[in-house]
Amino acid sequence: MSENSMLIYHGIHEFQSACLSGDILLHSSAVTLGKFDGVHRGHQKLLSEVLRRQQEGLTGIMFAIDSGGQQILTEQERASYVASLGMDVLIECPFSKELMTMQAEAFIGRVLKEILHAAVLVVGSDFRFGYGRAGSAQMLLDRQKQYGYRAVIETKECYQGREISSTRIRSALKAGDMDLTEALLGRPYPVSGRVVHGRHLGSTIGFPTVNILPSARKLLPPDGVYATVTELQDGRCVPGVTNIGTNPTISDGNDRTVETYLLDFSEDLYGTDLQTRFYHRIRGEEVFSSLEELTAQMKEDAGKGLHFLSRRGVLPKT
Ligand SMILES: Cc1cc2nc3c(=O)[nH]c(=O)nc-3n(C[C@H](O)[C@H](O)[C@H](O)COP(=O)(O)O)c2cc1C
Ligand SMILES: Nc1ncnc2c1ncn2[C@@H]1O[C@H](COP(=O)(O)OP(=O)(O)OP(=O)(O)O)[C@@H](O)[C@H]1O
Repeated sequence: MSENSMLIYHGIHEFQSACLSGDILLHSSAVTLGKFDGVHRGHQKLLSEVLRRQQEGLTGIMFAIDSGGQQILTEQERASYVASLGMDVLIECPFSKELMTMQAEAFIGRVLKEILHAAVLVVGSDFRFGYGRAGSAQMLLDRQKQYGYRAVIETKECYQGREISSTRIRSALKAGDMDLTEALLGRPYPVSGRVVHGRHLGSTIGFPTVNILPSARKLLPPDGVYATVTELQDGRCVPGVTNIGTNPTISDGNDRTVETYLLDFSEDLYGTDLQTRFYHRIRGEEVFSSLEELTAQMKEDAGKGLHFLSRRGVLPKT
């Protein structure tokens, strides 16, 4: 299958129906299992193994369990990233009562074998599954012969001597450490959304901004100013500085916005979809006593942002 033809299913039953109706022709699959929030460097190790098995003729399946809560990547961001890697199938599975209460043995027999036709299973060494988290990577190894699959257990990918995990990324993000977040994710932190109208005050002070509306479940870095690169809907990448916050200088501070001043850019982007990538935190959001002070600070932010991005070598070629 080609890069952009990844099939996406919501829940095991939707996938099963697609197999029964012939929408998908499934012989044997290579399946990777977990929550996969962020698709970080550890997850990518598992995906590479599945992609390798895909090359050998198996259907590659990422089975991603969603237990709710704030997300490092929204479903859309994750799906487009995983599709870009070339995965055949993504099953987004809510952590339903059925799944929560299914015994580990039944999960192997009914879900992995009967529905997914797993010939290869790829998980990390700490993977747990089934009711009460009773199933483990070791159990998957122990049942190989009985169920006729091969279990590939990957060691945990580390960064600076510590295991990479979604939990670690959440705490790096919460601390505004975008450099560490990038190192753990393997790419800069993305925030996607559609451009909406702001107060239109920006253009009057010489700093027009694009305001995007991220999904409600999306985890945002803490309020403050960041060096960013924004990918436009047409694929162009534009450097800028992004403010996340409530704009306390000019408003009563209730609504949180994500707004980017794109450097040397003046086209109309309303209604288009953007992805802003966060490279580095410059400062926290402040209250200024005048618009002049705010604009002087924004000018300094733009200079700092540009300096950081050029030093990092991420300035797009124009
Ligand atoms: C780089 C940058 C830094 C900003 N810093 C602050 C800040 O520290 N405090 C604040 O109240 N607003 C800050 N803002 C938000 C401005 O108040 C806002 O962009 C401006 O008033 C225009 O708003 P509008 O897009 O709704 O018209 C910042 C905006 C940018 C782009
Ligand atoms: N650092 C890693 N290296 C290799 N495999 C990993 C790593 N982290 C997680 N995995 C594996 O990737 C799959 C999905 O992991 P999952 O998202 O459930 O865990 P996680 O990233 O540790 O998240 P959390 O911090 O929320 O527990 C599992 O099979 C897990 O064992």
